[in-house]
Amino acid sequence: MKAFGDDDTIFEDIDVLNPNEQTYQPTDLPERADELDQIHSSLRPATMGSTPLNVLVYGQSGQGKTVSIMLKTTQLQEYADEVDMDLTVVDVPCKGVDNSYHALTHLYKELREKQLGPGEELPSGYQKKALLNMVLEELESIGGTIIIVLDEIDAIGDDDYILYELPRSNPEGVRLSIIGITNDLQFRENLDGDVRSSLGEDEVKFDPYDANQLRNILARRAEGALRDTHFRDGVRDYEHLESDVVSDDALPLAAALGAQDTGDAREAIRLFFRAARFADDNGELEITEHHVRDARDFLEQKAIESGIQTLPQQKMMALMSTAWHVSKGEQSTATTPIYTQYKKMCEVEDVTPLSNRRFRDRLNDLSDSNILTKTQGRGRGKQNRYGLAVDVETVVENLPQKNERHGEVAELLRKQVEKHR
Ligand SMILES: Nc1ncnc2c1ncn2[C@@H]1O[C@H](COP(=O)(O)OP(=O)(O)OP(=O)(O)O)[C@@H](O)[C@H]1O
Repeated sequence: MKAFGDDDTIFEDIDVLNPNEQTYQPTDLPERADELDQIHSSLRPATMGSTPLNVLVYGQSGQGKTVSIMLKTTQLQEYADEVDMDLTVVDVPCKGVDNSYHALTHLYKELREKQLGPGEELPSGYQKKALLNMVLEELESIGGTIIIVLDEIDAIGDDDYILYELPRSNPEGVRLSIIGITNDLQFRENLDGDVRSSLGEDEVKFDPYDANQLRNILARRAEGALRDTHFRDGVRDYEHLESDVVSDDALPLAAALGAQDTGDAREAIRLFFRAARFADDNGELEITEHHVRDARDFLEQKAIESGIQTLPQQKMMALMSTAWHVSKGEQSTATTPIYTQYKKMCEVEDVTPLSNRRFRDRLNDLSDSNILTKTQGRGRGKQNRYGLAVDVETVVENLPQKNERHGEVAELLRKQVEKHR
């Protein structure tokens, strides 16, 4: 068994490569200079004794939206402390909330904790209007300039009460600014006109990073995290990176793979971090292209596994009915026999089956998520055929257990796979 402390390591400060926002926040975001300037301009009125503007920040996942807002609000807070300005920044992560009421309860809790310290409960049992008034009272009791950051605000769905009311609320003695952040572009499009014009007084758009920008981002994170890794001539970009522990092709490959999908910095960092850990855990002193490829396979497999584990009921049944045919040795199966199998499984689970047409939509969704393969039927009346895009073993290993929901059918499928192994 390995003993802690004995291992040789390529890491100097492993946290810098950790993609988790709580573990490490970069303070240098040259790729977002324009966006940071726009945010600066929206917040600057606070330094003149006026009200900072409301801002709607939008762009796909992993584009540095949260980290940019954190950077600018922290910078403003530092300035406020220096000049004795009364400023409070309240962060409300909305991930997991499902409506405005729920978001307001979290805001209320955060406002209370700003004044009383951690440990406050989420309020419950109040009418929406009463809860809003409680929030306004807390804002008035804090006073001064208050910036509320609502991250992942799309979680409230089409219930936009909080976004309508807060910017209009005018609490006494408070200069209030709301910053809403979303990676759901449709959410922004669908916002009610009034909400959009008040919340989106200013709008800041984050376009996806390209491979070149991802290389520079990875280079800076690698320089902070890894041993014997430095920038030449003090220029902090990929071209000036020199490292004894990263091979020439590893970092550009991670950036290229990251750019392939959506230019998501979190994904690129996660990939390079995993590659670095693979190398380090094996006691190897160089991160190579092989580690990056292994990391990609590993993360893809993980994503598929958690995708299967969290499938909603009908998609889970659609997957199991397709897997049933595959387990009997069929590469792919036409829609009708899969649908017949699905109806049998619904009977076992006491689930109302979908119509044939809606069932086919589920099969197509699974093929869009790369869990099923789809071969288009040719000619009149020819049906599409579906198979598994992943091992049947991966499917059965990630299905519910016997005593869980759908566990009975899952168990039958596991036995069938066992039988034909
Ligand atoms: N320009 C950059 N330089 C260094 N690290 C970056 C940069 N942009 C993003 N990151 C890192 O990528 C990760 C994701 O960033 P962030 O959470 O700000 O993205 P986001 O746009 O808010 O994504 P989401 O919409 O998914 O919440 C974080 O670990 C962050 O530190």
